[in-house]
Amino acid sequence: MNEAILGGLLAAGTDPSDVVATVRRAERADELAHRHGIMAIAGAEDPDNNKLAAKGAGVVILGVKPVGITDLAREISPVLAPSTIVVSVAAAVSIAQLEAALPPGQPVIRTMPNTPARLGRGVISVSAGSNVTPEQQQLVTELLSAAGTVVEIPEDQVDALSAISGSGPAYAFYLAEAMAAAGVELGLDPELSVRISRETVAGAGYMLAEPGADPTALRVAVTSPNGTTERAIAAFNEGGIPAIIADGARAAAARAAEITKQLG
Ligand SMILES: NC(=O)C1=CN([C@@H]2O[C@H](COP(=O)(O)OP(=O)(O)OC[C@H]3O[C@@H](n4cnc5c(N)ncnc54)[C@H](OP(=O)(O)O)[C@@H]3O)[C@@H](O)[C@H]2O)C=CC1
Ligand SMILES: O=C(O)[C@@H]1CCC=N1
Repeated sequence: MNEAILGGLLAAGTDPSDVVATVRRAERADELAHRHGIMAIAGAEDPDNNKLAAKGAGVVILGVKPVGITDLAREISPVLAPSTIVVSVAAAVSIAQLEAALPPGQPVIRTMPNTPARLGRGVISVSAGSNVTPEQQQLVTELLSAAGTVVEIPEDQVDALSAISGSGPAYAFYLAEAMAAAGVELGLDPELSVRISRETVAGAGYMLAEPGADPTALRVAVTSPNGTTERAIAAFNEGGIPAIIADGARAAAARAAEITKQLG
């Protein structure tokens, strides 16, 4: 996820020499350094990598799996300046859990990004902890705006937002996969079916990205009265697809709450 954010920031003009990334594996560090022209330090090569990167940083973006985030916060705590803003992208890890792992008074911002950030088309929520000044929040919002649309939300809405925009790219890719499989079932060559499904979902995404785009109006424009699309949509509705999507989103939000409790 953090490489996607990094891609968005660099494409928008962040100076690569202002960025230091850390990972565990040496080959992954090499890959990031070559691909993005940044400094990347692997824990396998330098166990102090995270401290080295965090020391003197204005903003630290923590991007490990939820289960490892508070350990990482504790690890870098000794080198953080009091003004360093610690940003987390982890699902299900609360601001309180992060603050408890950091020095008292450390500014913490919890975000929920998504992978289209790589193209500058992400959705990134921002929820600030109580130690964050309006100027610090503004700085992080401006920084992340390079990777997409930033929305400021209260922390108690993060799990719901994550179930829509955090996981959402997977839902769109899942749709493309299902369409490709349906094309094969209708007799299309598998390669062709994947290609046209991918381009169709991508093309529809581009249309949705136009200013003022309305998904309902766009759908209606494709749906000729008594035509073919109308039959497809009717079958989707009869199959309960909208309710199934709501069930999926509910399950994602419930899983986030469950992880928060487990990490308690
Ligand atoms: N994937 C997504 O779409 C989204 C993910 N998130 C959140 O992003 C976070 C990361 O998820 P994701 O990107 O999918 O996970 P990945 O496993 O793809 O990436 C995690 C990265 O962290 C590195 N890493 C792990 N432990 C350490 C450590 N101790 N020190 C330094 N680097 C370390 C790994 O290095 P190495 O590669 O060497 O193992 C890896 O590059 C999670 O908390 C998730 O909830 C949030 C929104 C969307
Ligand atoms: O699946 C996950 O847990 C993460 C959070 C949102 C998207 N990916």
